[in-house]
Amino acid sequence: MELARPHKTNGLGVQVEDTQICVVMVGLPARGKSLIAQKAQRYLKWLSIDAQVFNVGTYRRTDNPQPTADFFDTSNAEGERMRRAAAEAAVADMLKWFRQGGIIAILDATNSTKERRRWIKQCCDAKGIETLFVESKCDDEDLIMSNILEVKTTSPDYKGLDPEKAAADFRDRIRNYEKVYQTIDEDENDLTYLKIMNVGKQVIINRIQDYLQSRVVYYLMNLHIKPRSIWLSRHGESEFNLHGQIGGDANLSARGELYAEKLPALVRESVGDDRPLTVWTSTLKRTIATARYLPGEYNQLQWKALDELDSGVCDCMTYSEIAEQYPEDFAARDEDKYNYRYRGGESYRDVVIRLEPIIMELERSENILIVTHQAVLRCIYAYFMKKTQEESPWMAVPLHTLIKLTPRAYGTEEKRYDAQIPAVSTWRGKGSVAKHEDPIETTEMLGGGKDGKTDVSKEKKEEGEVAVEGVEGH
Ligand SMILES: O=P(O)(O)OC[C@H]1O[C@@](CO)(OP(=O)(O)O)[C@@H](O)[C@@H]1O
Repeated sequence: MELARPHKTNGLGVQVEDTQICVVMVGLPARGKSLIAQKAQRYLKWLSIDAQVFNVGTYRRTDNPQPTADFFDTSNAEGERMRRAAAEAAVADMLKWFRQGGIIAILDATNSTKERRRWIKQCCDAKGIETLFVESKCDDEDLIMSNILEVKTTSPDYKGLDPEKAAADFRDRIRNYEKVYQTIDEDENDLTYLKIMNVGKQVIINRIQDYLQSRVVYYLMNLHIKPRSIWLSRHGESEFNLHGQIGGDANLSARGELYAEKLPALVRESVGDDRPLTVWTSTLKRTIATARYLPGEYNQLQWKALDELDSGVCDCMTYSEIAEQYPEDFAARDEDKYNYRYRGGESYRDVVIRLEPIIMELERSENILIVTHQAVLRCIYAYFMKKTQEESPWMAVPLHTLIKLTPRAYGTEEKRYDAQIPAVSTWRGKGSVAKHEDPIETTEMLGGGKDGKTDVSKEKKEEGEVAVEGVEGH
């Protein structure tokens, strides 16, 4: 007997419980499928749509952690049997997940034959689950090479192996897949599919049926997998930061000015070459002033969507004033910071929704530097680093620190550059009231958990230190 599924709403409050979609990745190895799958999941979860990647490679690895290319040769009966078993196990788990109310599953595998695709569709049809096939095709040798490089250096299949041997083996594996690969063609026109050529150069869409499918398709159409980075910075310390006041449109403090002056050198050090960046700021004075010494060849754009979380009636107040004048609101915000909406203002959830076009534009773009605000930066960071809604509003984002994020096939790599210019900490732990007479002066505070404690030893990232958010295997 099927269990009744709980009611679900997506990030926009739209009821989506009637639609469940299995996004079936299709494509040869090294065509960016895992990257597309991971990104789609991250995007959907960020928008509060329950999404999960089922990676057949992970299931295969339980029996066969580091197979050589022969394993993927279709004349290898034992290899074929094991690969089929891995696909069946992944699909079984996926269907179980759907029964528990999951909304969008992404089946990440090559799914390279018509027969395999037909089987997946039948499994899903039988349970009333829609299928959306996403084929990633690529004949751009440079793109393939950079994917091979990425996989051989990051895939668990090649962990500990000589990189040259790993690359040669991986190429053989691709050749084995090429022997049997069938692209989606006219025979399969009854399928709902999206074909992406050279990641974004050309797309073909067939039989998209509903709103949720079109949202997924629109996002995937905007993706590219060219190597690039995104730089994030808060504005320099503001006069309001000095006094512990939130919101407003204050000028930079003297130390904030120093950060603005140092930012070009910090960016240059982090970029490493002379490629120009595009700079996005909010429309508020403190971000525009922070970006004003960046080189003239950097194109600058101001986005209203990057303005700080609107604190409504509490705008310009200190946390202790809010706790005094609106004690219930103060407590309610601590209780559920992501969903709490300031009277006449916004919640973090509202900010995420207004940031969706920013994320879409970021996905379409290459190297962007965003100078924005604490709450907005937390939301953007949460998207790239897969932070939960419980965690993200409490993350410490220090002033005078440049964050470099580099999307990779297996997660986003992070590097932080500390400008070494002191600033107050604007981070407030749950339940505490930071008094503006007593601002905490530090450039060290990078941690911060739900309980308001800061585990600096665990969270602190020195200049140049690299951290990668965790992702599932290939
Ligand atoms: O959600 P919390 O933790 O209150 O942080 C957001 C606050 O951060 C601040 C500083 O306290 O950001 P910003 O420095 O960008 O102005 C406030 O303006 C804003 O209301």
